[in-house]
Amino acid sequence: MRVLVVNCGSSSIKYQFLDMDTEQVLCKGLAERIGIPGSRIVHKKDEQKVVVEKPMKDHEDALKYVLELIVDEKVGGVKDLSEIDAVGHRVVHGGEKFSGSVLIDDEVMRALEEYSYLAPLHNPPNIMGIRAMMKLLPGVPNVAVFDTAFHSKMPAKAYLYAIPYEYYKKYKIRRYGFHGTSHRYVSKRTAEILGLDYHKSKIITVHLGNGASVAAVMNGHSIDTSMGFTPLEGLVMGTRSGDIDPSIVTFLMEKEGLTAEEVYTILNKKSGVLGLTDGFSSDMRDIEDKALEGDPVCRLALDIYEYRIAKYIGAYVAAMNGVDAIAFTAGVGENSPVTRKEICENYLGYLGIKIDDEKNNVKGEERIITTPDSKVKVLIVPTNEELMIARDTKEIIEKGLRQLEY
Ligand SMILES: Nc1ncnc2c1ncn2[C@@H]1O[C@H](COP(=O)(O)OP(=O)(O)O)[C@@H](O)[C@H]1O
Ligand SMILES: CC(=O)OP(=O)(O)O
Ligand SMILES: [Mg+2]
Repeated sequence: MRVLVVNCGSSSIKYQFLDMDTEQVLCKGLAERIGIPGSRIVHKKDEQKVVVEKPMKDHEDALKYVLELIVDEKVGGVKDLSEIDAVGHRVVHGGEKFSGSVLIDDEVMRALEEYSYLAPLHNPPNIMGIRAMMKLLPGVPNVAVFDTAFHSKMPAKAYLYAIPYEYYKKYKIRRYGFHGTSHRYVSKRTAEILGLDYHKSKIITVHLGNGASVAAVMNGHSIDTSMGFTPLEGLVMGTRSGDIDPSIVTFLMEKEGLTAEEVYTILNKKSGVLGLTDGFSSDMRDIEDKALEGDPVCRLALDIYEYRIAKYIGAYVAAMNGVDAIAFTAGVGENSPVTRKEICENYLGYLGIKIDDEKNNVKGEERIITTPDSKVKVLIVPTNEELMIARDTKEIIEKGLRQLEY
């Protein structure tokens, strides 16, 4: 079975085309600057790379060109579009309704539209991608894989905010959690690597990308996670503040004469390490390089970033009353030995964690980075959300399911 995985953002589309009999990536790419000048697709097959530069007015336009590349003789994966068996879509918000991946039909589309009010930045482009594929590949089944689904079994004590209950009833204001596909993949993989029974394990997964979140995965389910009602809560991120006192919002609105939307933009786009370094950079590579050169502002930003992560790990050890393993993943988690080492050594020694410096000194490789006598194992597990989406899509189609339960 061949599955196309599509991840639509507001102005970009990441895609991978996989042969799911072998789980081999046939080709993949990124369409950028959709709907604005300078639209382009960077497409890769093995070592070959092609860049297509032409105007793409919307997601449908961009996906039309993506499909042309997929059937391209040289850099494609198949000869004909009829050889694409299914499409798997990343959908950020599945609300309270979807606790697993689903086959998309009219009813699912209506629910996704409905949840757009909960994720106005993410769900509308996801929906555009689905509609475009339905039009461009008629008759080919589409599957939605939700960021929120893996967290849907969190207990109420973890997901309810202590605000008037009527707002939960009226608007479904609660913690949902995101990056679920990554936390699910990484926690499962961690159990496999360590030979743990996934359904009897306590694993903390630390996803540190542009967006960042930590999850407490107990007995195969996420029981708590740091992102909440939106992907703004929790850790300090590239441009997002993570946890703050909510009264800062009203204070800024009053003092600076800002609208609610303006404050929201500040907290999402101008905060995090970008804000802490006075606009220097949102990229952790820049922050880390400068911090290691001795720049005090970047050093402090990195300290704050790591401190918040360590506090969440500590909280989740308490939430699960113990921990077997901690797994780092995504851009920073996979590639930054310094961040991993500083978090573990400066804050987590009490857990009996001992990092092996030589094993830790690696980028993007799946491995255990603690010494054999470390009480809690720490690992690097490169995430693979696309593979997870393709696996769910295959399972739903092959078994004729409407919804997959994790
Ligand atoms: N070698 C590295 N050291 C530190 N940070 C890195 C390194 N490589 C990538 N990163 C960081 O990873 C982040 C992007 O992570 P990624 O998982 O690709 O994000 P997303 O999928 O959310 O776009 C950036 O902050 C980038 O600086
Ligand atoms: C949901 C979310 O935060 O995603 P990202 O990390 O890709 O921004
Ligand atoms: Mg990511």
